[in-house]
This record gives sequence, structure tokens and C-alpha cells, in this order.
Amino acid sequence: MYDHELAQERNYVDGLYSRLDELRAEKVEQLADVRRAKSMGTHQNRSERDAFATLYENRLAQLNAVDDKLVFGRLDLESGENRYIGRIGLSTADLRQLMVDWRAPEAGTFYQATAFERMGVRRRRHLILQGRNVKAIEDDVLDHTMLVDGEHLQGEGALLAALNSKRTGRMNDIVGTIQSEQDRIIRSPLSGALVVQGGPGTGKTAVALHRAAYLLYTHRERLQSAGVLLVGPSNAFMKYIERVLPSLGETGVVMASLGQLLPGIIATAPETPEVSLLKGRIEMTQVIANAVANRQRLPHQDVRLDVEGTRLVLTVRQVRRARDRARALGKPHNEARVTFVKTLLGELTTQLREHIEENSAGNTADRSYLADDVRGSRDVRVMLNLCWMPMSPQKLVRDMFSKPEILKAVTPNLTDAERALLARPANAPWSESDIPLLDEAAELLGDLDETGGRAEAAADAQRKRDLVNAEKAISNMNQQLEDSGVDGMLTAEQLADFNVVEGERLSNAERALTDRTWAYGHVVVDEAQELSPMQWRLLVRRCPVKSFTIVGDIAQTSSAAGAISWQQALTPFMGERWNLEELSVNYRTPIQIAEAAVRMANAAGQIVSAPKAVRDGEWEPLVDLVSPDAVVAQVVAVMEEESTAVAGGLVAVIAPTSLVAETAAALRAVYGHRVGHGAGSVEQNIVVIDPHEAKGLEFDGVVIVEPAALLAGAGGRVGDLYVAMTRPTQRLRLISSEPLPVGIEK
Ligand SMILES: Nc1ncnc2c1ncn2[C@@H]1O[C@H](COP(=O)(O)OP(=O)(O)OP(=O)(O)O)[C@@H](O)[C@H]1O
Repeated sequence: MYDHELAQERNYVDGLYSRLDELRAEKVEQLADVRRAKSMGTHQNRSERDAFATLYENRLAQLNAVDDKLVFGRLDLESGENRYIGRIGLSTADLRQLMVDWRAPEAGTFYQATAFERMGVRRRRHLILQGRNVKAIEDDVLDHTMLVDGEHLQGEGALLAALNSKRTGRMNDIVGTIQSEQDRIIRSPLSGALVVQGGPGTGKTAVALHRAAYLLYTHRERLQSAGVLLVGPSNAFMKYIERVLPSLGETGVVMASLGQLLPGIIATAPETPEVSLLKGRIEMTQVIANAVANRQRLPHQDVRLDVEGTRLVLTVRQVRRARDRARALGKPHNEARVTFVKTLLGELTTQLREHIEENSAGNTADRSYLADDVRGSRDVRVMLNLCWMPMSPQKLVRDMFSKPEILKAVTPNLTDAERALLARPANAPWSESDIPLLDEAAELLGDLDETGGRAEAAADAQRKRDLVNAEKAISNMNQQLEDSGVDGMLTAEQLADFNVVEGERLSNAERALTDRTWAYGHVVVDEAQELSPMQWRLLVRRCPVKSFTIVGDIAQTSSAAGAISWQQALTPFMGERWNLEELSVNYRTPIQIAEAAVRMANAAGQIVSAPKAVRDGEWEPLVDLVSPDAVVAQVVAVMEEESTAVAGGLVAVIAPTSLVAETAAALRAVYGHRVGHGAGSVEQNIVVIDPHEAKGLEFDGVVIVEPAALLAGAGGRVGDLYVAMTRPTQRLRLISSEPLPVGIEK
């Protein structure tokens, strides 16, 4: 019976792959055609063909990306219909449906139907593929009358097979085995803010990624032009997840770590928790506002200016009046400067004219050149710049931190000790927590193109096109917003304004990546508990309609500036308008290890979400207590055993930052190139990282070095050690020179 069914499925799946190959060949052909014709015809023809070429290329990339496990499910419905579920939708040339996209509404029951609530489903079948071959089938029979003698209910087989598989250092999609509590979240409505709280290993990252793919599929019209931004904690994490969306057939999501949220700046410099905490405080908005105001200065006294040999006087009063007038416009600094400069140039020109007329009574010659003389005077230029300097965000922030007199002037509410934390040399590299400060500065300074008109004509034409798109997007969006009671109604003009860019049209993702003022249609934030108030402020600016998916675990907060509760973190930016969902099952960590982590956290005074672990492990956490000078040697000594225990799988050594380099060097001396160190090294099968880098990742085995130091170093939070203990999928070992933190051992 089973063999017969298996043979039938193999046959059907062969048909699906043939259709996929056919579609690919078609696209290759079409692409070759447009490329051949490319150089011919009018400019308009050529640009149309470019557009088609891009379309075909994207479609081909999508068809290529979905090859692995193209299909993973089949639903037998009460109506008698059989429906195959896969990564994309496929139909025959005469539009007979062969396979349904997992995100389509008709596929929803594949994830949601249960024996209690069958939703019209008689049987759910998981197809387990290896390459293009169906290796096994597994049935969830929801309608018991379908059971034949000797058969029994199955269902968790495909899930457990996925969970027990060896880790590769790269996250895989879970599209074949999404569980119903996860599915509900993935398919929830687009508008408003949805917070997904879940303990370690509950699939938050997986859910966030699948939700991004689902939203793009379901709300394509609305989201395609505005785009979706996915934010994660670190570059290593972005690398870990980078293959998931392409494997789901989506390449248009813009991905950025917290250090990459400002186009043109890559922030990687390390920073102490005290400094990040301070820079993350919302009061920094006032500091940046003060720094901008500080660049709009008054001279101490009236000044004399030389214009072509004539002495003019610029009074403090004049400068103050021009400054007040420019400030009253409410425009950003660099734009308001135009008014400031124009006002004073006008007044100085009048002064010059009067002076000349006084000295040449009766002469009525053309004096229009006088304005140029004033504008061209070096004295005038220097003075106007001193009073209202055009500024880039980088210069503003750099000067503020490197010039003690400016720092003091703009931080009246900070203590000297706090100022000392912020002070640094002008050439210091940027850190993650500088990004929101630079963004705030960019917002208040505006465009540095002070003439304001260089690209105006192009921008006008672009704006007309943006308006048309925006009107379409907005009609749906406002409906959604009304439904959820979210404020911030947008007009088409506003949305078009957000998306205006100068110059050439780029693809939306490319434009979004290079444009700080891009307004995304939706933002997904992973490990959101780590965000400081200033980082939240930046993200809300990136998505003015406040359509967010926020996933995280408050108990795993390790950043000093991070959240203590969702309420405290989100209320300032979202008010009460966010919904909370929880995930309750831990798919990663075996029961014994998950329980030890929860006991440790509770003993340290932190109540954590303790999801139910689905898997029983082979081992309790192992502990080696050694003398301080033997810790690193012990890591080296146990590595062979650890690696063998997980059958050569991926083992991470998670150590306090201060021990990472030494431990990596000692391991490399013995294990050579098998050892990687730090972010991005997950291709090796032994990696040495600190808890910050371990955030969000997972490994077959984990060795924690000096757990007590991880706990002590986290400033009263359990985050670091809790994160480290919940990374393994199979085995945990702790090597310590101090007594173990309470709770780890029963
Ligand atoms: N429905 C599922 N089917 C198969 N695997 C799953 C499922 N849900 C989660 N997993 C797997 O469980 C592991 C943990 O998932 P994920 O990393 O998304 O959890 P998380 O909640 O983000 O964890 P953490 O907060 O600890 O970083 C991953 O390997 C993921 O692929």
C-alpha cells in the first residue's frame, strides 16, 4: 500500500519538476530574445525591453531558487479534490492548477487543520524529498474513516526529521512543517504592529522570515513599490538567515543589521554597554537638536566686512533677526540656511548700494553687479558660514563628540562623567549606537545640497509618477488602517513625498537601500528586545504607517539599552496600538538543556517564558570544573569528544569577549582550519564566538566557557548566559573555573 502510494507521488512530483524545467526553458528563451533585440529600436523600445529583461531575470532567479523541496505537501479534501502545496504556484499551459503556493489562502488549511477542527481536510500528507526524488511520505489522517487496519496516526515525523537534522551554519526555511500557532502569526493582517514574544527556539526568526514572504505575496500590489525591510541584530545573523527568503521565492526584501540602517555608513566599532546605554536614551534627540542649534551662531559683536574695498558692517541684531526668520520656517538646517543667507546678502547689498550712492550723488548707473560683489566677498562668505555652517550629519556628530566645548554646550543635562563616556577622537569609527544619532542629525539638517534646486526638475517629474503609484497603494492601505484603528493616515502626496529620489530609477530594493528617507510598507524586526529607544525612533521613521512585525524575547535582552518589557519599549512609539502574540513550543533545544536554562534564569531572579521543548535529548548538560589557568586547555581537550558526540556537526564555543581570541588561537593550534572565529565564520565546524554574536544562531553542540563570568558581565541581566545555554540542538557542555551559577545543575 505504502509503496504503491509512494510510486504515485513520485510520478506526480516528476511531473511538477518537468513543468518547472519547462517554465525555466521558456524564460531562458524569452530572455535571449529580448537581449538579441536589445540594441535595436527607439530609446523607448530599448527601455521597455530592459524592463522585460529584468522581469524575466527575476522570474528565472525565482524558478531556480525553488528547486530544492519544490513540493512538500498534499491535502486530500472532503470535496474529493487533492491539492499539492509547494514553494510556488504551478499550472499547466492550459491553466490547470498543479500546485498551490504555500502562502495562498487555499494552502492555509495545510498548516491549520487538526483532527478536532478538520476544515474540510481528510488527510494531510507530507512529501519528504531528497533532491528531486520523493524519499518518503507521511500522513496525518484527520478523518479516521480513512484509516486502514494496521495504520496509525502520524504527523510529527516530518517535523522531528527537520529538527534532528544536522545544522549547517545557515538557517533553512520551515515551509513544509510550519505549526499552526506559527501559521496564525505568519498570516495575520498587514496593518498595525504585531509583537511576537517567544522563548528561545520557538521559531520567532523562522516566523518573521516566512511572514515577510507571506506579506509580499498576499499584499504584492501594496508592498512591491514601498518594500519590506527586515532588521536583525548583527551582520553574522544576517548571513545566517540570508538564504531563507530566496528559497521561498522572494528576493525583494531589504535586509539590514542595526549597524546598516543608514545608507553609506557601516558601523562596526565595538562599544561598552555604558556608552550604548547613554547613546540609546531618548534624551539624545534633544542633544542632537542642541548640536544643530549650536551651529546657528551669533557673532559676539558687530563685525566689519570688506567688499571690494568697501567696509560694510554686519550687526549682531541683523544676524539674530535673519536667524529667527530662518528658524521660523521650521525647515531643516541646511534648507533654512538658504533663507538666512539670502536675507543677509540682501541687507548687505542694500548697505553697499547706499554707501556707493552717497559717494556718487546723481550717478544713476546700473548697480545690479553689487549683489555679486557681496556674494563674492571672502569676508562675507566666511562670516555667513561661521554664523550658519552647512553641515553633514557625520560632521555634526563627529564635532560634537570630539570637541569638548561643543559637547559641554549641547549636553546641559548630562554629568561630567556621562560626557566623558561620549567623548572620543574625531577619527574614531562609527558604532551601532551612533547610527540613530546620525539619522536624527540627518533629519534635522536636511539635504546638504544647499542650492536646493539642483535636481528639482527631475524630482518633479519623478514625483508625478510616484503620486500615481502612491494613490493606488494608499486606497488599500487606509482601509486597512481604519480597520485596526491605527493613526497616521497618509495622503498620496505624503507617501509620494517619502519616496522621491533624485536621478535615475533604480529597482525598489536598490533605491530603498540607498535612500535614508525611504518609507517602507512594512518592517520586520528580529531580536527586537535589543533595540534602544533611539533605534526604535529611527525604525518608526522608516515606516510612517507603523506597520510592523516585532519578534523577540524579553528574557534574552543583553544589550544594556534594550527592553525590560514590550510595554516600556513600544508605548512611546506605538501608544497602545500593538497586539501581542506568543509562541509556546521550543523546537530547538532538548528538554534537559532547556530546563537547565530556565532554572538558571529563575534562580538569578528573572522570570522567563519557558516554552515546552518538543525534543528529548540524549544528554544532561555536562559540566567541567577546572582551575582558572586550565580553562582554555580544557576546551581544547574536550573538543574531539564534543565533535564526535554530534557526529562531526557544528560546535560553537561561546566565551566572554575577553577570552574569544585566546580560545580560538588554542583551538586552531590543534584543529587548524576547522576553527573559525567571530562573526561570519559559521562555515567551519568549530566556531568561537561571544554571546552577542551567538544571538539568534544555533549549533549542534555548544561549549560555554566561564558561565559565571557571562552572568556577571551582563550587569544583572541573565541575557548573555541564557542566550548561550539555549543555542544547542543536541548537547551542552559548560567549562568553569568558578562555582556554576545556581540552577544549572538540578
Ligand atoms: N515549524 C517548524 N518546523 C521545523 N523547524 C522549525 C519549526 N519551527 C522552528 N523550527 C526550527 O527551530 C529552530 C529555532 O527556530 P528560530 O531560530 O526561528 O527560533 P527563535 O525563536 O528565533 O530562537 P531564539 O530566540 O532562541 O533565537 C530553527 O532551527 C528552526 O528552523
